Amino acid sequence: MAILVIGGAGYIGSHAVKALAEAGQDVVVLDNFRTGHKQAVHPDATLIEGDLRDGDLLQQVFVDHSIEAVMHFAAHSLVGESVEKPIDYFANNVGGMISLIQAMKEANVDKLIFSSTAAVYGQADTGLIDEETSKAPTSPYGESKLMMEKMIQWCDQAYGIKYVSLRYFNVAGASSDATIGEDHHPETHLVPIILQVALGERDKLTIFGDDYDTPDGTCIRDYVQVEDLVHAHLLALDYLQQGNDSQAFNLGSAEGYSVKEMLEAARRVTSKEISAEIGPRRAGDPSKLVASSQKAREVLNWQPQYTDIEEIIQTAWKWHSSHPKGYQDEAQD
Ligand SMILES: NC(=O)c1ccc[n+]([C@@H]2O[C@H](COP(=O)([O-])OP(=O)(O)OC[C@H]3O[C@@H](n4cnc5c(N)ncnc54)[C@H](O)[C@@H]3O)[C@@H](O)[C@H]2O)c1
Ligand SMILES: O=c1ccn([C@@H]2O[C@H](COP(=O)(O)OP(=O)(O)O[C@H]3O[C@H](CO)[C@H](O)[C@H](O)[C@H]3O)[C@@H](O)[C@H]2O)c(=O)[nH]1
Repeated sequence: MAILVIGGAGYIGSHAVKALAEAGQDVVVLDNFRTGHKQAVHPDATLIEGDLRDGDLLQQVFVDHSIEAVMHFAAHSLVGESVEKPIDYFANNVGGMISLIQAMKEANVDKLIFSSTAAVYGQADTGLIDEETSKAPTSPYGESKLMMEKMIQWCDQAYGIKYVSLRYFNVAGASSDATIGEDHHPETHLVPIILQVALGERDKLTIFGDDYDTPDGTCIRDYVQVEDLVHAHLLALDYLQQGNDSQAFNLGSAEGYSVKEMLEAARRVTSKEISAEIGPRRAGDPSKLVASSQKAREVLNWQPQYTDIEEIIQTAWKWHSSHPKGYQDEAQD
C-alpha cells in the first residue's frame, strides 16, 4: 500500500517523500507546482501533477493507487500574504481539505496526517505554548488552518477518519545530504533570506520591527529542523497504523530565538557579515511563538536530533551554498 503525499514537491513535503522512499515505502505525490519543484521529488515516488481541489482527479488517484494513508502538506502558507489575500487562503486551504475529506471518505481511506501550524494559537500570553493553549489566530492563514483542524475533528466523528494534526513551529534547514532544501519564490522565510544575503544573492535583511515586547524588541520564534520534523510524520503514521485515536501535537524545540539572535547565529555559521536594517512590522506577526512539544515526545516518542540552532542553520547553509539559486541551478521545472 502507498502513502499519498499532497504537496510533496514543496519544501517540507519533499523531505517527507525522501524519508518515506528511503524507508522503502511506496509513495504517490500530488502537487500543482504552484510553489513546489519537480526536481525536489524523490525519483522513486510516483508523481502526479494536479490540483487537490480537482475532485475528479483526486478520486482517480485513490482508484488508481492503493492508498493506505494521506500526508497533507499542500497549502498557501504565508502569514503576511494571507492578510492581503484572505479569500485565496480560505479557498485553497479550506477548499483543499473539503475535497480531500470527500475523496478519502469515498475511497474508505481513514488515516490522515495534517500539516497544521503554530499560527493557530495567535498571540499566546503564556511562556511555552502547549496543545491546550487557547487558539486565536492573528492571520487568515492561521484561521484557515484552525478551520481545517476543526473540520477533520468533525469528520472523524462522522466518518471515522483518524488524523494526526502536527502543529509545526518554524521549520528550517535542509536534508543533511544537501540534495533538497528550501526554495520559495518569492522567498519570505527568515533563514533562507539571511543566507541569501550571506551569499550575495540579496543586499540585506530587513528586520520586521524592533519594538515588540521581547528582550531585544524583535520577534521570537521556535525553529525546528526539517528532517526532525519529518521524522515526527513517520512516527505519526505508525501511531495511526496501530489504531490510536486522533490527536494534535506541537512540533518545536521549546527554545525561542529572536530575529536578531538568528542573524547573529547565521553570521557565526557562515563567517559572513550579513547586512541588516530595521523596517516596519509585518502584518499578522505575533511577537513570540515557542512550543512545548512534550506531548509529541511522550506519545509519539519523538526525539529531535538537532538541538543547536547553529547546527540547524548549518544544514540550510550547506544547501544554499551549493544551490545559490535554488532549484534553478538544476534542470528547469
Ligand atoms: N515552512 C514552515 O515553517 C511551516 C510552518 C508551519 C506549518 N507549515 C505548513 O506545512 C506545509 C508545507 O509547507 P512548506 O513550507 O513546505 O510549503 P511549500 O509552499 O513549499 O509547499 C506546499 C506544496 O503544496 C503545493 N500545493 C499548494 N496548493 C496546492 C493544491 N491546491 N493542489 C496541489 N498542490 C498544492 C505547492 O505547489 C507546494 O509544492 C503547509 O501546509 C504549511 O502551512 C509550514
Ligand atoms: O525578511 C524577513 C523575514 C522574516 N522576518 C521575521 O522572522 C520571523 C520568522 O518569519 P518567517 O516568515 O520565517 O516565519 P513565520 O513565523 O512568519 O511563519 C512560519 O511559521 C509559522 C508558524 O510559526 C507558519 O506556520 C508559517 O507557515 C511559516 O511560514 C518573523 O518574526 C518575521 O517577522 C524578518 O524580520 N525579516
